Amino acid sequence: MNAAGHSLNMILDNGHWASRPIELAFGATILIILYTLATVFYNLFLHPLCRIPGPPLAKVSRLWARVGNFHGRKSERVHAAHQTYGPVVRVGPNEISFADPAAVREIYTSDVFVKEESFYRAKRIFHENHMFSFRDPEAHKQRRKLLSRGFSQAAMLDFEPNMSSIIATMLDQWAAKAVDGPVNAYPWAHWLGFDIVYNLMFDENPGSVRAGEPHEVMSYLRAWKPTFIYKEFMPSLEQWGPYVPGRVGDYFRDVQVWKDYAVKIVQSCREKGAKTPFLRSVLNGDKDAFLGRPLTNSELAEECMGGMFGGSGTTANTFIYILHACLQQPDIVKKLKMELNEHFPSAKTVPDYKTCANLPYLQAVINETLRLYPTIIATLPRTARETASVTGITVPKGTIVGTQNYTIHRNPVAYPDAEVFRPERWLEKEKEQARKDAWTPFSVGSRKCVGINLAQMELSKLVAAFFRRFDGYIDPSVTESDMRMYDTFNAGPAGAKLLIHLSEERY
Ligand code: HEM
Repeated sequence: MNAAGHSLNMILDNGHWASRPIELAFGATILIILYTLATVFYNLFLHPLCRIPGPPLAKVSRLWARVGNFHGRKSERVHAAHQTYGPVVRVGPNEISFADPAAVREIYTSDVFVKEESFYRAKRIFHENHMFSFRDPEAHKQRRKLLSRGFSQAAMLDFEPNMSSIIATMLDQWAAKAVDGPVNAYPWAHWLGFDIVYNLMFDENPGSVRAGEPHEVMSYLRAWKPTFIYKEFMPSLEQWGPYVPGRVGDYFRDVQVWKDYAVKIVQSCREKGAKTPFLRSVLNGDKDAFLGRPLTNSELAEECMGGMFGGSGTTANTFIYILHACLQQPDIVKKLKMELNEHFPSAKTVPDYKTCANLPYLQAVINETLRLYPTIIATLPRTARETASVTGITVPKGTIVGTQNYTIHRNPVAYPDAEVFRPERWLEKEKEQARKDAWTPFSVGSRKCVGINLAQMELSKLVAAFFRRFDGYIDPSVTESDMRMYDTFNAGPAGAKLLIHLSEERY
C-alpha cells in the first residue's frame, strides 16, 4: 500500500488514529490536496462555464477577484481581462462579466437576476438589511416604496435652500483659506457630502463644513468599508467582528458605535417630529407593506446609515474628479465659465438647480466625469434565479453575472478616445443613442440609485457655484497615482487629497 492509502486507512481505522497525530495530519493533507485537484479539474474542464474564456486563476478560484479587491484594483483587473479575452469573460469559477452595454439592461432590468448573496450580505451595516442590501425583490420593493419619496424631485426642491447654505459655507471657507496657500479640496468635499445627506435625513446641519473638521460620525462611517471587505471573506464576522481584538475588531466596534448613535438620533427625531420628507412619513407611522408595520428605530437607523454612506462619498469623489479633470484643461474651464457667467450675475450666490439642470455644458462636464470616473466603478453582481440568456450567452441557474461601469463607460463604439476627458462629446448628435446605452453611473432598473435626484442637484449646484466664483490650478505635488481610482466598491482618489490654489472672481 502506498503512503496515502496507508494514511487514509489510519483515519478510517478503529480509533488508533487518535494516538497517531502525524498520520492523521498527513491523511488530512492528502484529502485536501485531492479535493483541491478535483475542484480545479472540474472548474477547468467540466463546469457549465468551462467554455467561457478568462484568466486561468479566475476559472478556479474567487481569489483572483478578491485579491484585486484588497488592492483596490478589481475593476482594472476585470477590464484588462476583457481586453485580453473579449466581451464575455469568466472572472470567477461561477461568475461571468459582460462588456457589452446591451448586457446592462438585460441583467439589471430583469427579475431573473437578484443581488448576489455574499457581496450584498456583507453590505449590511449592523445586523439589519437596508434598501441597498436587500436581496428579496418584494422586501426591497416595499422598502423602496416607503422611502423613495424622501428622495423625489419635489423633496429635493424643498431641501434646496439647506443645500445652498452648506455649499455657500464651504466656498466661503475656501475663499478665506486660499490666501494662506492651496486648499485640500478632498476632505472638504467629503464633509460637504456628509453634511448635506445628514441634514436631509435628520433635519439638522451637523456642521462639519462650518467647523472645518469632520463630524464624529464620519470616522465611524469610514470604519464600515474595511468591515464589509472582511465580511465578504468571512460572513460570520458580522456576529463576531466586534469581539475580535486589535485593529480589525476596532472597525467593527466603530460600526457598532455608529449604529447606537443612529438609533439615538432616529429616536430623537421621532420625539421632536423631524420635518424632512425622508423621516417624516416613516416616523408618522407609514407602514412597510412587506413587514405590515412601521419600521423600528433600528431598521430606520440602518437605512439612514446606508444613506449616509451611499450619499456622501459618491458625490464627494465625483466633485473631486470634476475639479481635477477641469482644472487641468483651461479651455474647458473657459467654456464652463462663459455659460455660468451668462446665467448667474453674482459670483457669490449659489446657483439655483432649475437653471443649472438646463445648462448644456455644465451637464456635459458632469456626465463626462461620471463616465470616466464613475464612483461606483466595479461589477454589481447578480445571481441567476433560473437559466437565462445574456447577449445570447446561456447563463445557467445559480451563475453570478454582472457588468462594471469602468468597462461599460469605455465602450469604444459609444466613446471613441474613451480615455480622453472631453465634455463636448455629450453635445454631439452622432452616437447619441450609443452613449445613452453605455452611460450607467447610477445603474438601471429597480435597484438603480435612489439618490440620483440628490446627487444631480448637489453636483450641478456645487460645480456651478465653484466655477462661477473661483479660478484655480492644481498644486504640482498632486500626482497621477494620488488620483488613481482606488476601487473598494465606492472608488475615490488613492492619495485622498487634491490641493488646489484658488483666486476669487470679483463679480
Ligand atoms: C454621484 C453620486 C452617486 C452615484 C454615482 C451612485 C450610484 C449608485 C449605483 C450604481 C447604485 C446601484 C448599486 C447596486 O446595484 O449595487 C446605487 C444605489 C443606491 N444609491 Fe446611489 N449613487 C450616488 C449618490 C447617492 C446619493 C446622494 C444617495 C442618497 C442617500 C444614494 C443612495 C443610494 C441607495 C440607498 C442605493 C440602493 C438603491 C436600491 O437598491 O434600491 N446614492 N447608487
